[in-house]
Amino acid sequence: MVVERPESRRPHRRLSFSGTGRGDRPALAPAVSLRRTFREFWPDTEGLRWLLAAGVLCAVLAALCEVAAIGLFGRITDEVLTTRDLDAFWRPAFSWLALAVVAGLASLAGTYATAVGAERFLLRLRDRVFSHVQRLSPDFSENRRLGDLMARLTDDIEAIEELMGSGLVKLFTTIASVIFFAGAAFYVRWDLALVTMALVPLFLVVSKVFASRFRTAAARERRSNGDMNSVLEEGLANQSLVQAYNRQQSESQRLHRTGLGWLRANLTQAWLSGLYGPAVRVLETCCLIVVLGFGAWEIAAGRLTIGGLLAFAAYLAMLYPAVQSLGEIALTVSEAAAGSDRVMEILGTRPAVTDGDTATPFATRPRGRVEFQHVGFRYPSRRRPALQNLSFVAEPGELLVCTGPSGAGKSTLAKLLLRFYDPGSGRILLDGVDIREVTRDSLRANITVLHQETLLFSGSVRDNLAYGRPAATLDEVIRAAELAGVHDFVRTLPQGYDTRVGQRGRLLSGGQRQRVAIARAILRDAPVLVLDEPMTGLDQATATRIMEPLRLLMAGRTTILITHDLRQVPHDARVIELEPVARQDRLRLKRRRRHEVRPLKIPSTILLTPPRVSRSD
Ligand SMILES: Nc1ncnc2c1ncn2[C@@H]1O[C@H](COP(=O)(O)OP(=O)(O)OP(=O)(O)O)[C@@H](O)[C@H]1O
Repeated sequence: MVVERPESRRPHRRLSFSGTGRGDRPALAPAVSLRRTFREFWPDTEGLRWLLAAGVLCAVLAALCEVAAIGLFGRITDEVLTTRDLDAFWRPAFSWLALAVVAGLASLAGTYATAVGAERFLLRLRDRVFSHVQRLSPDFSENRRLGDLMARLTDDIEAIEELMGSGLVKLFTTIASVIFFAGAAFYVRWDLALVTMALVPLFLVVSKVFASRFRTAAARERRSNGDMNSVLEEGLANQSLVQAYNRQQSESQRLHRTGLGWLRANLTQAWLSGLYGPAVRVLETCCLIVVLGFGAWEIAAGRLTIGGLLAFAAYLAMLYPAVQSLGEIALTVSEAAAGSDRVMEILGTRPAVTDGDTATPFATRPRGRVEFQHVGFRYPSRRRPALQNLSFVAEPGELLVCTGPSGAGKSTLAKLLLRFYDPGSGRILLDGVDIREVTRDSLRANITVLHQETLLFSGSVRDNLAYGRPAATLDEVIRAAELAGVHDFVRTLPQGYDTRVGQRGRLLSGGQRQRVAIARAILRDAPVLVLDEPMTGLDQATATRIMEPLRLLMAGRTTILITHDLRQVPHDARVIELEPVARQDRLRLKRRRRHEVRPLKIPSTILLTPPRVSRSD
């Protein structure tokens, strides 16, 4: 009878990154101890621990049945086989069968309970990490490779589960098995058991030697896995660019190069795994030969029966793999430590902004007066500020056009208004209230942004339209679609509003995507609107067509229109022009060189003057 101990439920999980301390650790991943890993993730097992405990109990019961079954086997050998007494066969035979059934049921129940506990833990942990990432400023994912982030949210989280969930069950079960089989071996012949136990530490030494090599190989494998994911993700996301620039071959070569690194790392792991098994088996065989030789001598001297020797050997045959499993748990721990390094690096990243203790939501819908007062801001990763001493007011219902050269900080202004970041100096007010004193949910509910790049999800047209107001009825969705000029083209789509728009809305044209985004903004109905280059990528004719729904959207809302293109801007709109901080600095420097004592007339980045660019319409 063979009872399965709970093994890793993922048959070929790679050992993951753990760092070797020789500079192959990603710069961002700090080393963390096992204790910290437990402190961080143990609370996530709340409510699931009984399932894991049930898994342990069932596996322990199965191991006990196995111990008893081996005892019965010894009895059958001595009382039936050597004496040739068939009558004595039936009782132990039926007991053996009963034990096998109980062990089988216990094993089934244990495996299932462990799987439920472990998978729920995995689900919970992934949800937690993902919702944490969602709270971080967009800067977080912009500064990282998407493929690597994906690897952290999948493989690394699984590695942690294999320690905290199935790994813990395996640990307790294996310890129980070692105690039972060693105890049974001592019960049969304590002196013989003592001799063989002396060889047990050898197994642990071998595991330890292999564990450190596994860690190094796992580090390389995990890193190249992240690289490969990144190349794949970029290649697929930019497929049209790749083809348009005839770069298919170089992209394939790039994947091949990273794949080669991954292949080497995997081959090292395969080599180590291949070597580890035989090394341990040779050790096992040595032990069994010692036992058999010593046993034969004892049988000849009449101090041991054949059944006793066979049972003893069977206990050892079960004991050694259990000891070996203990060693392998060290490898699982390495893997989990690697995964937890990378996941905890994410969890340890604090959001750039949080709600203050005294922050409250807006009691009523704001009128939409936006005021920037001497706002200065520098991105954490940059030395130079993106905005300096920026001041302006946008009155309720007013259209304020914000223009300026590329890199002047126009989009940054929108990010600050949404509180993706807090300004380093100055303050931003909405209806006279510092936006730091308002909860972010309430603030963002009152501002709608139309991004430079139209962002759609891969759901249906309706899902995308209602994204900012999920509770909207179909009638409301259709009304917004009509206002934005979306309705007519949606009716021509195969499944109307239920037509799927493809990854990032790629099944729609640029103009259609933009109109869906406008309809989405109309449906959201926030008092403040930020339009960040709404005409980007559209030809003149499409841009003109978009203008009408845009005007409808802007009506009655405070609108900050960020644009390079002033042709579509109404004549009566107030225009502010931002100047890159770098250019200001250069100006200031020039003046100093010329020994000019006159201070800059407008120290801020903005000039509240009509634009220098001529309008053609
Ligand atoms: N996430 C970021 N991290 C670091 N620096 C950033 C980030 N986003 C923007 N910057 C830098 O801040 C400056 C202002 O960028 P911003 O996107 O606000 O300019 P912009 O005026 O909107 O430019 P464009 O008209 O080209 O869109 C630029 O120098 C840019 O490189």
